[in-house]
Amino acid sequence: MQMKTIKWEITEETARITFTRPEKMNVINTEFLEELGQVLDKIAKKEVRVLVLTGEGKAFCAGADIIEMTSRETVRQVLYFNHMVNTLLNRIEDLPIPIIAAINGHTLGGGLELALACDFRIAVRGAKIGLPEINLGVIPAAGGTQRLPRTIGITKAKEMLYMGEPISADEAEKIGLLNKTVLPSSLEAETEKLVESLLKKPALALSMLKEAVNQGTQLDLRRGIRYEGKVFALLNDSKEKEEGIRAFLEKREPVFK
Ligand SMILES: C/C=C/C(=O)SCCNC(=O)CCNC(=O)[C@H](O)C(C)(C)COP(=O)(O)OP(=O)(O)OC[C@H]1O[C@@H](n2cnc3c(N)ncnc32)[C@H](O)[C@@H]1OP(=O)(O)O
Repeated sequence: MQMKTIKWEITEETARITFTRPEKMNVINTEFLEELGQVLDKIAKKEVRVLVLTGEGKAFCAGADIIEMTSRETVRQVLYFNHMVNTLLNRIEDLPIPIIAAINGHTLGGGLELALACDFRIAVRGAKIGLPEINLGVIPAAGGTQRLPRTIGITKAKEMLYMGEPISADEAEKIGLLNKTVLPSSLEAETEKLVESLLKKPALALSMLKEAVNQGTQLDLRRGIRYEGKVFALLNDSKEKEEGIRAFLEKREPVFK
């Protein structure tokens, strides 16, 4: 289905959202956020098990629309927009399914913050990856100062944030910001391969795993381990555990429905 800033497709088990303003580097504006939120509502109502986010053109997403940014004159207008962006990115981070950012090109500012809210990041070689906000006299405001250090460590995060210099996809993979870099011609196939692998995993256990890891980044070690234990216990009488154990004993691959 084509909307003004994105198009989306939901099949039996997967959903795919494509940002469709390549001429504007798929920048984040109010309309984009509203449409993304509408599609997340649709996905939440289905038994979708994997979501792929990708873009058309040379950029996955070049960040917040700088032109629209200049129209936000009062602190309140900025606070409202930040609330809108972060509500959406937190929804993505909390969606109880694996989300893949299939990074088709430059991923800067809010675009990288969007990708950081996803579970996997596969990028094409040649993509510029960074948080250049400091060079605009501002700082990231969609989680970049929080998720980036938690993802790659404070040392490289401060370097990326303070210098505002984009890095290459290869460098981003090296520092653990990306799962993989691929040739542009392979992005689709590599993404589908990851989707297929994830669809073979137990959906409930994957959701619980995401929940435990995400909550763990916000808890101290002991509370995180306690949280993990409770999530583990919830799976104890699941059909997925039954199948997993039975498949092991019968020396065969498990089939998680
Ligand atoms: C809380 C969050 C804050 C933020 O995210 S702040 C924004 C952070 N993002 C950036 O600073 C990235 C800015 N954009 C760029 O650096 C470059 O673009 C690219 C590297 C992405 C691509 O460069 P190239 O291939 O030379 O294309 P081009 O001529 O710069 O851009 C094509 C058209 O796209 C518009 N555009 C690009 N990025 C943005 C943006 N972030 N906000 C608004 N417009 C943008 C340009 O202006 C231009 O438009 P026209 O063709 O009309 O001249």
